[in-house]
Amino acid sequence: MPVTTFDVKEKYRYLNGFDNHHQSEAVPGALPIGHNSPQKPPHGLYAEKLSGTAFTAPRHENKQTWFYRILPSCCHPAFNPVNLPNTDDISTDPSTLHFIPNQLRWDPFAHDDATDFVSGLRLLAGAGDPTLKQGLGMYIYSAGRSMSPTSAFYSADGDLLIVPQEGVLDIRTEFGHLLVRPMEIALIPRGVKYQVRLPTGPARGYALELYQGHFQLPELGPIGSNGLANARDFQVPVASFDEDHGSVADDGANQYAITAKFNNAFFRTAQAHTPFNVVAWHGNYYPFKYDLVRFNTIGSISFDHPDPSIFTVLSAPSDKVGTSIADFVIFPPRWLVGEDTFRPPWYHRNTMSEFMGLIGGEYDAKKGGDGGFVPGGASLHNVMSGHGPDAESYEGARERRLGPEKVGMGSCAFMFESCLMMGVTEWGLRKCDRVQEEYVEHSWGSVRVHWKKPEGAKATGHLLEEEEGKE
Ligand SMILES: O=C(O)Cc1cc(O)ccc1O
Ligand SMILES: [Fe+2]
Repeated sequence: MPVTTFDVKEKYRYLNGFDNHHQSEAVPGALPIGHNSPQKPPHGLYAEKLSGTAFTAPRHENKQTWFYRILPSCCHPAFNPVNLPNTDDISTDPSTLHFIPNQLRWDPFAHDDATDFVSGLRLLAGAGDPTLKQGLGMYIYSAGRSMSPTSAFYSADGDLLIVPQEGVLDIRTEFGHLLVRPMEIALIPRGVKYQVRLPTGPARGYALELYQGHFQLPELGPIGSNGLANARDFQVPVASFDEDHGSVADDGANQYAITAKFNNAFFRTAQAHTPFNVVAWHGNYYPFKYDLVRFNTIGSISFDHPDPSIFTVLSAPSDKVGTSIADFVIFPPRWLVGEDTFRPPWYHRNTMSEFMGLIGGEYDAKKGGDGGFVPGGASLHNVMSGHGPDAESYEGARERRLGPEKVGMGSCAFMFESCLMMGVTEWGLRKCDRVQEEYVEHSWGSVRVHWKKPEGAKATGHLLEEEEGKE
């Protein structure tokens, strides 16, 4: 079994800063000074490079890390295809997806005690192709048990943004440990091996796999040099390692099962040594977590409801300036003070697609009674699909006496917004059995006509028809 060399008190220490060059060594002197790949790295370690961008990517985009580890990652037998339970429907191949303009909403997704984090990931919707490094996949996860301590997972398909909604995730990565609670998010970059344990029991949440590029902090423009998610609040693990350089089970099998996701299919190998054998690392390609409570929310202090881009935590750009493959946007508790303003989101149709989830509480545009938009559930308003407050929220906000008001207390909704048209998986549309058939009727079926025709006014379209009729 693995021999753990970290001190438990030290387990969840972090380095702070987004997109910094960080370095960490679990044993003094393990990081070579000046060199990346000396002839004999310190303490008999192997140097191994992990790149997150092309070697020749511009300097400001270039991402890579140097590991100093007990054995390099290539020491394993061949991978073989493996069928994980529940993962039959994980492809973003357009021929397997439903592209439909209907507004969709899901009841909270079921807990699944039989699955761990990896087999509990279910693809709901997506667009693009991991082989072309284009697009994204949107998931919910529900896990009832920890991954085995002798297992690890990585995805060659993309970076995974994890949004826990229930239950704590203890994510052990090659870089060290991240303890991630609801109201925190985590990001595991493409290729990084990890293992998820559930220290407080079952866990449920949302995830976005980005096949293309990496998340960055949004530009702040006229906001200035601070605000929204501040770079210093992103937390990065410190190095920690196990010592097991080659153990085989009684039956002679290699102990450590490594599962890879590669073009949305799963492969597995078994190796004798632990993959968590990194004694030191340095670089700017690493996993991190962020506490959403630290988000500095900015909004209108005069009138009108601003675009939700003002709430962007992280943004994954496309090649077109200002247009994201994925924005991660949150709606945390905040003050609303707008005068003569309809304060909830306006009715709209968006060229972007909007997937929303609820971490806790209630969303101010969807108050319409029980069983609507509830924690652990989700909604999808695809490209150009009309949506907005439900009738009850509209009437309430229209009549409300306006004064300073704190909304969203104890609540946090979020949105994955994408410039791509989302296809919904067969699991998401039917097999999950969570789609609310009554969503549209329930939300907007009773939206009232408030139109009061001013005296003497006539509907001009009708007038034209009348004129035509006379001829
Ligand atoms: O549709 C939604 O609820 C998300 C949303 C929120 C908002 O404040 C403005 C636009 C928008 O799409
Ligand atoms: Fe919207």
